[in-house]
Amino acid sequence: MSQISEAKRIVIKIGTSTLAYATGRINIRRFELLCKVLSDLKNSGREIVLVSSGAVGVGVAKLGLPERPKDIPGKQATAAVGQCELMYLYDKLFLEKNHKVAQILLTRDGFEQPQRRQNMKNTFDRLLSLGAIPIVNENDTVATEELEFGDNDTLSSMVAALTEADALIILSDIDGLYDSDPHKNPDAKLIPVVDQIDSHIEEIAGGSVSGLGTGGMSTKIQAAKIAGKAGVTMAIINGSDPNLLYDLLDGKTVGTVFTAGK
Ligand SMILES: Nc1ncnc2c1ncn2[C@@H]1O[C@H](COP(=O)(O)OP(=O)(O)O)[C@@H](O)[C@H]1O
Ligand SMILES: N[C@@H](CCC(=O)OP(=O)(O)O)C(=O)O
Repeated sequence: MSQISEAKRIVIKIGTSTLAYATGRINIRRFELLCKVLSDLKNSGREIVLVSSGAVGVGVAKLGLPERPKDIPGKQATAAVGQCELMYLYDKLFLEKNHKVAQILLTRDGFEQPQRRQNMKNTFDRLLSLGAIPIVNENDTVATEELEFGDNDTLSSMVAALTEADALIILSDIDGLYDSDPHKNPDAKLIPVVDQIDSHIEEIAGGSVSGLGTGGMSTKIQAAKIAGKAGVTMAIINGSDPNLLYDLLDGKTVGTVFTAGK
């Protein structure tokens, strides 16, 4: 699979900053549009796996906390509250378009142990053949890597490899990979295609500055490496307009596409 437009099985990763306002509360307009576009892509014959962050962010809003907890147990408890709300919203919005969702909470060690890996794969395979949309997040009660180091980016690439997806699309708060962080350098230029992830690419990809997202560009580059090794084409596009997914899958030049590893 060389062209992203040909992708049948697609993993889509959504970060907290795409789902929520800077206040931490859900961006209802965007959330609704996203579920509509994904439902439509599914209707067109594509298989969708969603990796969604946002449990902590949604939990903060639901519990009425003044800010994101700083301690790990606080984040874990907030994520447990927020995860329910997140799935409630997905369930409701996808059901309106006649699609069923399934919650999958994963930990990294599951990918490493052969039996658990197989169990995970069996579940994904069956859900996809049943026509459901698996919605994945880290199991923040069991593992705290994402809460500590903050990223569902690499988790999404591991899911893409496990499910033998054709493409991984990461929705971010920025248009794609730039030659330096645009939040620090207003003259930064977008890089539309990355054929090879070399030390230069790793150097220009910095961390997150938003306070909502956590991984920044560096975890997305790690994700691109994992995806590339598994033969999965990866793209980073701006999540602020979910309609961009149509453009990307129509073959238009959008965001940054990583062809590395092909
Ligand atoms: N070279 C770069 N190109 C683009 N963004 C970069 C780069 N280096 C660091 N970043 C930062 O990465 C952020 C996106 O990652 P992150 O904050 O985790 O958000 P999200 O959860 O939406 O993916 C950008 O807003 C930007 O500040
Ligand atoms: N499991 C946590 C992960 C947080 C996380 O990775 O956030 P992001 O950097 O927005 O993808 C949550 O759902 O809040």
